[in-house]
Order: sequence, then C-alpha cells, then structure tokens
Amino acid sequence: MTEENAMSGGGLGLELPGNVRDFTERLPGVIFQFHRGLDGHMHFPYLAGNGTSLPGIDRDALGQDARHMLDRLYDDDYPKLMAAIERSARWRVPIATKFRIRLAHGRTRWVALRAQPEDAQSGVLWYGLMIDITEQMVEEARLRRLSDTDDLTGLANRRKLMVRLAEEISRCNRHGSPLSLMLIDLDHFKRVNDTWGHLQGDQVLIELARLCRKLLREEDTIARLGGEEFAVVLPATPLVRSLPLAERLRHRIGEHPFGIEPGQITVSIGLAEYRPGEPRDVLIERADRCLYAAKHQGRNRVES
Ligand SMILES: Nc1nc2c(ncn2[C@@H]2O[C@H](COP(=O)(O)OP(=O)(O)OP(=O)(O)O)[C@@H](O)[C@H]2O)c(=O)[nH]1
Repeated sequence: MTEENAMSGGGLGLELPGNVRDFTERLPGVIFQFHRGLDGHMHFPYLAGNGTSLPGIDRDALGQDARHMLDRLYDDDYPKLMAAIERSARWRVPIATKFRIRLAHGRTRWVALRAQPEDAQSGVLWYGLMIDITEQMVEEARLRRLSDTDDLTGLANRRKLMVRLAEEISRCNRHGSPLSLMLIDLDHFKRVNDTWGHLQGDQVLIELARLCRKLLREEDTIARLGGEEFAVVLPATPLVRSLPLAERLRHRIGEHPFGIEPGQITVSIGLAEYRPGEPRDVLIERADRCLYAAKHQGRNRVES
C-alpha cells in the first residue's frame, strides 16, 4: 500500500487533499513516532505537523535525539513525563499527559501528548500526537482562580481554605511539622455597618484583608470564610509562635484607622494548633470554640 492509499479514507471514497506531507504539515498539531532504545536513547524517527507547538525546536535534531525537546521541559514536568514513558514502556499502556515547554524568546507553551506504544526490535516505539493546549490551560487557571477567590477582598474563599487546610494537615501527619489555624472575627461589625453604612463596612473588610496580607507570611493562607469572619492557615507554626503573631495582628488592627478613626475596629481571634491524626473539622471546631470564648470574654482578644 502506498503512503497515499493508506491515508485515503479507506472505503469511504474520500480523497486526501494533496499529498500526505502537505496534509500532515497543515495539521494543527504534531504527529510523531518516538523511539526509546534498549540503551535508553530517545529520538523521534518521524515528526510532522504544522509545528506551531514547537517553534524554536529543530525538528531534524529531534530526529537524532529527543533531548532537544526534553531539555526544554519545566523542571516539575520532566520527571512526570519520564515516569509516564517508563510506565507506558513497562506495561504497554498508552501515554496521556501534558507538560510545559520553554520555547524561543522565553515563551512557554502547554502541550498535551497522547501516544500508543508498540514493541520494536531495539526497544519501544510510540505512535502519537502533540497538541498545543496553552489557551485552554490559561482559561482553566483563570476559572480556578475565580472559583477560589473571595470577590470582595481578593483573598482565598472558604472552598480554597478547606483544600489548603487538608493539604497542610496531610503534610503535618507525614512529616510531623506543626500547624496553627487562626479564626478572626470582626467585633460588633453590625454596628460599623449601621453607623458608617454598608459601603464603608465593605471598605473595612477590604482594608482588613490588606493588613493581614501585609502582616503575615507569603506561605500563610488567608481566607474570608464569609461575612466578617476570616481564617489563616499557618504552616510550620506551633502555638508558641502563632500566639504572639495573633496578638500582634489584633493589636495592629485595633490601632489602624480603617478610614474611620483608630480604635473603632477590633477583632476577636480563636487559635488552635493541629494535633497529629486529628480530622480537619475537629481542628476547625477547636479554633471556633476559642473564637467563641474570645467573644464571650469581652471581644478584642485572642484565645487558644
Ligand atoms: N459591609 C458588609 N457587611 C457584611 C458583609 N457580610 C456580613 N456583613 C455584616 O456583618 C454583620 C455581622 O453581624 P453579627 O453576626 O451580629 O456580628 P457582629 O455585629 O460583628 O458582632 P460580634 O461578632 O458578636 O462581635 C452583619 O451586620 C452583616 O450584615 C459584607 O460583605 N459587607
């Protein structure tokens, strides 16, 4: 069978436009054969497509050595792709993965790769395709940001906080590192709204978020749980360190003008340190009980 016949649409009577090379070079992606030899050497015996996903990468060089592409992968993505290739070679299962690649002029593109392995005389041969999915990934990241963010303050929202807390708890249980959870609630916020109006109330919430961001570390996740309640996840922080931090935060908030006058805005804070093995909700309940105690004992205070 000639190359043309093989691609001619079989019994459907469809004619391939032009020759196969013209056809493949117009595809909005790349089709390829990828070979890994018994000695581990990798190369692309065949590579065709309009190449939009690979500008700056010399195709002829890839025909000799796949490293010309693999060397451009992001550090995090390289081991992921290597593991996918290894798994596919060992179990003869298809590869379905995606990775980021650095192209000419500092550009980064996301590439989706699908490939089917076959036994080859001197190793494994994959037949596959690569498609540029950068736009889709950018849009996904935008939507994820939206669904993780509190509209008013730009902080993480409750959903995001729960995810981060679960991640940090699992890290604690694995490595035994300390973790604190801080719940912050504005005192008499209803009075603030009633006295200065809801818009000014909103400004207070925005300013409080800014102040927390400024006073806390980059690794700390600050979230607005809703209304006038906030939470902070403090990784690698035992109570002996989070307690003075909470006191400092409370103090700084109390003396901040907030566009009204200093002393009008105060917060109550409940603080709890994670106990290894404890479920997430129990930690939250303990911090919440401390917050309740702080309110009950007169507000503008920290309880742990
Ligand atoms: N401006 C503004 N106010 C909000 C928002 N969300 C909740 N609030 C107000 O926050 C107030 C919360 O009132 P309460 O739950 O009684 O609590 P509080 O007045 O802060 O009293 P304590 O918490 O007991 O000190 C209500 O007046 C809500 O309307 C918001 O997004 N913007």
